[in-house]
Amino acid sequence: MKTSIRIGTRGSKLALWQAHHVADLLTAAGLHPEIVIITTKGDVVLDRALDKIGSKGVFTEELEDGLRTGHIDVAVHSAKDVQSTIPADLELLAFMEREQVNDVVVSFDADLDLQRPDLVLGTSSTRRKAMLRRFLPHATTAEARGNLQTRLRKLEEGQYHGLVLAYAGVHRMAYNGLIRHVLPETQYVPATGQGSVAIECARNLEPALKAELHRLLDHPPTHVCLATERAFLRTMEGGCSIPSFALATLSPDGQTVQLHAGLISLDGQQLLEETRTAPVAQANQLGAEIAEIILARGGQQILNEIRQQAGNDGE
Ligand SMILES: NCc1[nH]cc(CCC(=O)O)c1CC(=O)O
Repeated sequence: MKTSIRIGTRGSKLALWQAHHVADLLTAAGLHPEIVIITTKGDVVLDRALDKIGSKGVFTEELEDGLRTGHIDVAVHSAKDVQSTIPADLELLAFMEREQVNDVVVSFDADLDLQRPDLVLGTSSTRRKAMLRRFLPHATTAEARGNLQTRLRKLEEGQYHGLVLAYAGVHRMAYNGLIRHVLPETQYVPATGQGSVAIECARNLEPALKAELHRLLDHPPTHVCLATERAFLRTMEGGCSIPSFALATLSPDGQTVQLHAGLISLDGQQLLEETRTAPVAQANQLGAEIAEIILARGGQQILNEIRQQAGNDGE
């Protein structure tokens, strides 16, 4: 088995943290990782909201090309950024142990009051915008694209009172000191995959190396949860541009998986959600089943409206 592993990653500070985290684990196991930075469309197009770029794979496409050509052996992604269907010649080799899943509000104002009537929060996620419209209707949201450093600079410049971000990214960047509110995950249900790191490779990567990387990097309980959430997203047929949410959790004995998932309309008026439990062996069916229920209950209508609006924007 070859031991020199080329790890492909985006160049943002968060992405590099994740790649170094992987590299450290591989080094500790006696392998020889090398980090290769690859720029993606999502890193270059910063002037438009993500939902208008054509969100499928904006952070992954160039990395996937690198896997195909053998330029890199594995690609490291935030699991949340990985499209629900992977091209047939590639596979997701591992989902790393998930950390706290919540969205949080960060601010330079230690006493930031979410109830202040003039509250402005920065976010570019359709899910977060819709949830804020529903749960904090007095708040205004402002676009906050760019990497975490760019967003924090805009926050520092006073463009918003606070930013809504994933705890995981804030924590990995060591900005915990700016967290003023942890939004409850039962209400602000996170996006599919939030808080986990996904490892992708070409299907034809050397089998012994694949097995070793899986053994070193995969966290089976996280893998089950992510598979459940991703099955939901696949049936919803959306990338990160649709305001869907999904959070799976395992029972303490690891035998059953619970999925809380749904869809919210962009104006926050309609919230469709469902929570069900199934044996771990039926994780994929559980994800698909909840998605079917949500679509039948009016979710399809909401998605059609969203796609129509995107069309009106000339996309
Ligand atoms: N959409 C960008 C993105 N992709 C992954 C994370 C954070 C890390 C994670 O959720 O694993 C973020 C930033 C954010 O949502 O605040």
